[in-house]
Amino acid sequence: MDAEGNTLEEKIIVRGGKKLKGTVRTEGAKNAVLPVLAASLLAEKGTSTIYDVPPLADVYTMKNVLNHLQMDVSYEDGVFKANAERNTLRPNAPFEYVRKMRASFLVMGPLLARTGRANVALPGGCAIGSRPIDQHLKGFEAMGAKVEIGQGYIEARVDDRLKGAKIYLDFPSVGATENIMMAAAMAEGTTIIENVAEEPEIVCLANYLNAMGGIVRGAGTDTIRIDGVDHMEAADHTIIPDRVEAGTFMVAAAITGGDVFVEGALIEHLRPLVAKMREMGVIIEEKDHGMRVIGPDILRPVDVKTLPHPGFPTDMQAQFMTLLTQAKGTGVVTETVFENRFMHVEEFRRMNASIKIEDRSAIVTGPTRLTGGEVSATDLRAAAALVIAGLVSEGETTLMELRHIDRGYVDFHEKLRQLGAKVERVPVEDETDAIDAAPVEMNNEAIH
Ligand SMILES: CC(=O)N[C@H]1[C@@H](OP(=O)(O)OP(=O)(O)OC[C@H]2O[C@@H](n3ccc(=O)[nH]c3=O)[C@H](O)[C@@H]2O)O[C@H](CO)[C@@H](O)[C@@H]1O
Ligand SMILES: C=C(OP(=O)(O)O)C(=O)O
Repeated sequence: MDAEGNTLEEKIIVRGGKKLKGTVRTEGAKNAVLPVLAASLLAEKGTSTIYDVPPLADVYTMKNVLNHLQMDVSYEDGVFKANAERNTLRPNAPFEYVRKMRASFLVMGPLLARTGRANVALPGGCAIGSRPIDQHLKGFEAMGAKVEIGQGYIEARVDDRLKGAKIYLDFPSVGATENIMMAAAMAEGTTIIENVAEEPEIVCLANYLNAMGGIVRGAGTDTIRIDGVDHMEAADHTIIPDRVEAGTFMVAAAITGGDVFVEGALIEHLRPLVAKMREMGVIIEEKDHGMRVIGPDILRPVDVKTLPHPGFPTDMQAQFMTLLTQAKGTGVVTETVFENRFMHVEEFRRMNASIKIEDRSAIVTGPTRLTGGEVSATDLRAAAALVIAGLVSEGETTLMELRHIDRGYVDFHEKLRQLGAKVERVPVEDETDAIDAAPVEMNNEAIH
């Protein structure tokens, strides 16, 4: 990735057989920072300083969106500064950005609250399902906005000010909860949103809104109450650690039979994953500043079903499936959050995994001796899962299409390399790969 978040023509090459050992540091959470940056639009006065902002492609996309809206923004060394004082904000987010990253749509709520108008490109479907935005729009309409859809754009307007409302979400959508919360923060009167998402990222956003002068109560439960305020000001805020990145390294440690301290991994954000990994026989020690993960010789199979928080996170589904390919027996992964988040299964099968799809479930039978080869992913978690599979595969695994992994992981290959993995990221055209071609002795203990 270059300094502006553009993915270069590169590939990741992994050679399996190494047990991971050492310490890895968790970055700030992608899914927390994106709504927080969108919320910075609400501040009529001052510059917000946001800390622990990870250098991800998605962060650069959000920076470009805010720039396009005429905010003054800067981003350096993990610190993002955002100033939305200008009263000539441009209320329009073009497809160019929304196409790259659906979370660009999160500017709709704050724009509506701040300028009374928002014109945002309609996000299409994507590799994990159709992902409609009806619940976001239902919320805006309940608050008095007129919403029109045409020519690939959503135009929302409100004559005077958004009005507080009672809104019941059909599904606890993370994005709809965030977008409506931000719109309601500066609406007239009180908004109560029921059946909301309870993810830690919602709490992070609520804390920022409150620091800006908002009055948001109940974040982290299924009902949020927002007393709208007339003005909001910039505030300083620190992003929570990325539970999905932490969880990804926990799985990588476990699958290789390694011993890794994941610094910054918070047990209160990771309970469903930790519970399932322990059921599989993984040793997880909770420490003050993170978690130590020790992989066992034999992994036991388990069944897992993705659900809204505090259920098992869909963003860990692909990585967890990799772990199941190494368990002794059959485990079932059921995906209930997204309609089509099994695109990685075909790639796993190409690596010799035994996985059968039945409706919304994947039946995984292990342990399988995975084999390397050239693979590519259609979303960022699938990309991470394929690299993890490479850690226990015979031969060389090459991951192409790195724009997905760059959306959600900072220096993924480098962090794995520092834990002892044999992994490199090299330009696609470079056929004399940076990894020496000498065969690596397979460590059979690490392959369950
Ligand atoms: C940037 C960010 O935070 N992304 C996360 C966020 O995505 P995102 O906010 O897009 O996910 P949602 O919680 O909104 O989506 C969950 C489900 O609800 C459906 N839905 C959603 C909105 C709507 O108006 N109508 C509707 O039907 C979606 O199609 C999907 O099936 O939460 C997901 C679920 O934990 C995670 O996988 C994503 O990593
Ligand atoms: C699905 C994800 O992100 P997004 O909603 O940004 O596509 C994810 O982080 O796994």
